[in-house]
Amino acid sequence: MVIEVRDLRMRYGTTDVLRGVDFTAERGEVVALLGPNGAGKTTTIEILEGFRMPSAGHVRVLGVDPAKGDELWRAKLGVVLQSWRDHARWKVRDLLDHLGRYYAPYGTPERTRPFDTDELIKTVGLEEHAGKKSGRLSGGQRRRLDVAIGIVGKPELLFLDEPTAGFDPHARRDFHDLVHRLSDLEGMTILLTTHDLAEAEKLADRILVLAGGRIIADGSPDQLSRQVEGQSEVRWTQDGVRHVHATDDATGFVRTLLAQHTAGITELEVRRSTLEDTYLELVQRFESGQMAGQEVAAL
Ligand SMILES: Nc1ncnc2c1ncn2[C@@H]1O[C@H](COP(=O)(O)OP(=O)(O)OP(=O)(O)O)[C@@H](O)[C@H]1O
Repeated sequence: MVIEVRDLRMRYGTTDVLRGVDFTAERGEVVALLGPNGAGKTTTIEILEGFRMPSAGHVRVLGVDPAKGDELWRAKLGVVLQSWRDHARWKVRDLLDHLGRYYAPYGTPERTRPFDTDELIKTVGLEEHAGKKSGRLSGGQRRRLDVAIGIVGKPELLFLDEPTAGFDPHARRDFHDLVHRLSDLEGMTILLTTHDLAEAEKLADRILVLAGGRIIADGSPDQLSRQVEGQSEVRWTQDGVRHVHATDDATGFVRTLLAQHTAGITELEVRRSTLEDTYLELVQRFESGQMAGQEVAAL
């Protein structure tokens, strides 16, 4: 197991941000951590990285308690934070060469470290910008450089905090391919946070939803969709009027609709609920449940 988290708790002052978080991640898995703003995603990741001490709980990352991780342990982790603003005067290739040198002593015959700089530059699609100063890169190119910095040491576990914020659709697709390559070819475990549900669906083997200080859902995108009922929406126009109907059984509904109205139906459309619908429903259910709980507690 690459990540093991049991009953993780974090309190800032008198506020409990994490109230008993449980999850695991296996080798080669891509896990997306979703949750509303302020849910505690960054806090969770920072604890796993060893940058923040939890209030309580059992945490193991690559078999080690992050609070006690040494240099060798740290060399096996890759971290992509929000943009790295230093080194604006360094050229892309020189910077990656320089940072890569740190990892050389940690290479093994099975996993040579660091990444070959030119291969890395190609991997993240910065060939045309390798000679540029990093301060001169566009936002999206800058982000690619951030990713390159995160993976230069060929980590076993990679943390990506909102990796594609600011990417155009093309860069986003390239990035998705890159994540798949890293997990498939290098066996990298990847834990990412994102607010883009379509991205989570495309990238993640597993999605964790963090809300109210706990993981309220944990499963593949498909499993998550199945947790929410009323999965489809049927839309049609009848005699110039638009109709919408939510149903569990779209096929049955459409069959009846067409049997009853042999003419006059146009623009028939069936839309399965998206992961975004599912996610919003889960968080909303949780929040209304929690509110009810608080009301009960207050009585
Ligand atoms: N050092 C700190 N001291 C006190 N409170 C903090 C500290 N860091 C974070 N918090 C609070 O903890 C909560 C969780 O923050 P965190 O950044 O982990 O959330 P997040 O899920 O990453 O949010 P976002 O989606 O907005 O990035 C927030 O309410 C935040 O204000």
